[in-house]
Amino acid sequence: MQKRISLTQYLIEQQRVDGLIPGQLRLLLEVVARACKRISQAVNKGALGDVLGSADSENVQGEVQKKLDIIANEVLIEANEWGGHLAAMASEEMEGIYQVPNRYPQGEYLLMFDPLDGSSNIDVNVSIGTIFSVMRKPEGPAVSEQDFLQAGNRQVAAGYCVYGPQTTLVLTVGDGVAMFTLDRELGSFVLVQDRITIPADTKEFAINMSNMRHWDEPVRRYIDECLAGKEGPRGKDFNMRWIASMVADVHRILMRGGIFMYPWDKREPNKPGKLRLMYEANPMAWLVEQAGGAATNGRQRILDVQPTQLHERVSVILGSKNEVERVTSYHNAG
Ligand SMILES: O=P(O)(O)OC[C@H]1O[C@](O)(COP(=O)(O)O)[C@@H](O)[C@@H]1O
Ligand SMILES: [Mg+2]
Ligand SMILES: [Mg+2]
Repeated sequence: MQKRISLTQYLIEQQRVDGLIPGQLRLLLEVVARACKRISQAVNKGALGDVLGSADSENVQGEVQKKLDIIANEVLIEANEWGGHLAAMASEEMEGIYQVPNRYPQGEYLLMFDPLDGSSNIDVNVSIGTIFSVMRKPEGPAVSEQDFLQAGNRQVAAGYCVYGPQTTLVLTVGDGVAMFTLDRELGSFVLVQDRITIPADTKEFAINMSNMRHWDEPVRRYIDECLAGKEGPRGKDFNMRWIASMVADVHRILMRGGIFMYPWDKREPNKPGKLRLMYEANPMAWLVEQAGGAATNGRQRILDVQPTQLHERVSVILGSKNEVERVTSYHNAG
């Protein structure tokens, strides 16, 4: 019989055999995975669990919260606050940081998450997910919001869990990307693929085409060239996909390549983009780079962007390396 490796075993190997992660980080990641299992259960219940629909509230970004946004946020906080691994957490759904209460032991890590990515897909039974990122708290006595404002290249772990036909957790601790599928009978995540690699070339792009008239010139040029197909400058036909859950679009790219773009556009010119740097772009950028792909904001590597605020937005171009480099060169040419 084929030997199956659970997430726990994989993390123990990373800690013990390869010395890649400290014990505290391993335990933290196990807690995050456990929280994802619970969110997966809630997602699965759907209408039977009273988890669908809106919650009659708005988050700090002015977006209407879904019930599941709030449930997922609470599950992640409750699971993580007492474990002793964390100093504080920050979430897309909370205005400020959440400090681990004094009654619990204080740890040295900071956890950031988008508890439920793809909220618009919850009620229509399309893949959604949880995205997370871990950094070390800088030296100093009390934890503050400032501690979170570190560039993505300081991440020590990043991943996501996609709740689709299967519940799948994808993780990096800086040694490649590993993928685990939830075995509901065993109740554990089982390793299904290690060292995921994204092909450097692709014939598939993902962008919300309804925003075309608002795009900047370099993005328009790139997509025009893709749309021109075999007869155009690229000399090949392209396919398009847009799930509207970043987590599901990025998962597809990790599995078979492609380019994902949510660029700056003219609808809200003062915002650098729609997606959030700390909860969406940074963890996905690191996963993609660890799988041999690239991730930029059109001009620079996303992981080198120095955040100035917790809920900072960023323009995102990520996926197959040669395509991302092409779009980035179009930006830098202008
Ligand atoms: O509806 P649009 O403008 O195409 O935006 C889709 C994008 O918005 C997001 O849903 C934002 O995430 P949230 O659901 O966490 O707010 C991304 O996952 C997705 O890529
Ligand atoms: Mg999101
Ligand atoms: Mg969200």
